[in-house]
Amino acid sequence: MTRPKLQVALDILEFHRAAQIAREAVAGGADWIEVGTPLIKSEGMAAVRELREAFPDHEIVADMKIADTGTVEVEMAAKAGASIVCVLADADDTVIAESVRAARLYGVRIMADLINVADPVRRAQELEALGVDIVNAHVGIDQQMIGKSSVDLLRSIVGEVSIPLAVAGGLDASTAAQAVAAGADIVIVGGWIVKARDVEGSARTIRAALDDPTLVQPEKKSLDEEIRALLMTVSAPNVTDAMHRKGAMNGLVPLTGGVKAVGPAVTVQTFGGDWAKPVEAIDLCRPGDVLVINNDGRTEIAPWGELATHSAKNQGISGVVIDGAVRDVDDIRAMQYPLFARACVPNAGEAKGFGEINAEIACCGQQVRPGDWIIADESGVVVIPKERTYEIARRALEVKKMEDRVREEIERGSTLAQVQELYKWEKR
Ligand SMILES: O=C(CO)[C@H](O)[C@H](O)COP(=O)(O)O
Repeated sequence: MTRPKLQVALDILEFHRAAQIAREAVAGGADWIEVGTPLIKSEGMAAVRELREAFPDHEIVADMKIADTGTVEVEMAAKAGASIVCVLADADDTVIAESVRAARLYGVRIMADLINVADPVRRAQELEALGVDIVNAHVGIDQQMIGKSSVDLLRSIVGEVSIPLAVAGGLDASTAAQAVAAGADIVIVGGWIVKARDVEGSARTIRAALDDPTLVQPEKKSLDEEIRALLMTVSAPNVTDAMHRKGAMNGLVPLTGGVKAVGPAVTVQTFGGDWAKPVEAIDLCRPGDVLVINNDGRTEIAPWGELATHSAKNQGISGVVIDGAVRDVDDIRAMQYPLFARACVPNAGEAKGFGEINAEIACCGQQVRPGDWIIADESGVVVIPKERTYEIARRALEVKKMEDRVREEIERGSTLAQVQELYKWEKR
């Protein structure tokens, strides 16, 4: 078996960053350099030209995602220096055939991208018959966020065609190893390398996984465990960014400092400091839940204090969020328990038993249903709709990775405006 190729996908908007990241990825073991679709849209063929100049001996893959005018687009990529040009597998056969003809004329290869193809096995066979050189089992970034797996797609086409198989879409060291074990000839990695703080190190880790897939053992986690692990890795700001700036609660203060709560919500509606339902709800929570309480917006009387916190901590509750006031903050702070409320007051209400547990409530400007996920840290509290928690957690991780890389570039001496080319991207 020949050594699988590692293709680094430069899905970055700014050419000056892409070139540097490519150098680091190559130093870490990347063989092929992909001029990603976002880079092509942002910088055009100049990006292909400059990368060809910078890397004369590497395969340069132009991810044009050609949907029409195959000849023109293959010709322009080839003349700019690409040695492999990507077409959409879903494009009409006439487009594929024209792309293949142009590729033969200009001495480049065609990679067809199976993104969103309804019958990948049949289409892969048709593409092979049309003269395509490489088929790419690709699950797109938006599809990855809802849990679609490129390795599963690859497995479905292995053995069905005899041309080389590439795989792309959300791959990390573990899934890249699985892809090679499944039969991938080319492993395409974007975010996991190009958004890493240490691009060279990440490329090296992937390279090692491709060279010996048995080194990497896949982790088995339930969906909830995976969501929790993702949300523990990211911050509340990463999550609101991933939600297009939605989901943040207003007016809450992290009262205990330096702590974080993540988990599905158990909701409580109470009134005027009545602490019966909040305290009864503790016993209904599972470890890892977050208790979210609406005290009817009242901040002069507390339905929560130190003893309730002890009980919540014993129960394994991840944290407590209160649209209202709390008391005993000094004791709770000493317990380092994640508590978020609107105010502190010394006086409590009475245990009357009004209100409801696990009904939809409003909390600091957001609707919260039982089972919606909460992430709460020093920056504040965000509610994530339960139907989209996995997707949002994945997207938040992408936000965090991008920020990690930008931070690294600032630490190397650039400025935030320079890294992000702010003037270029101002809205006109
Ligand atoms: O073509 C792409 C997106 O359309 C990407 O280049 C490809 O998915 C690889 O990037 P990542 O590893 O971040 O998914």
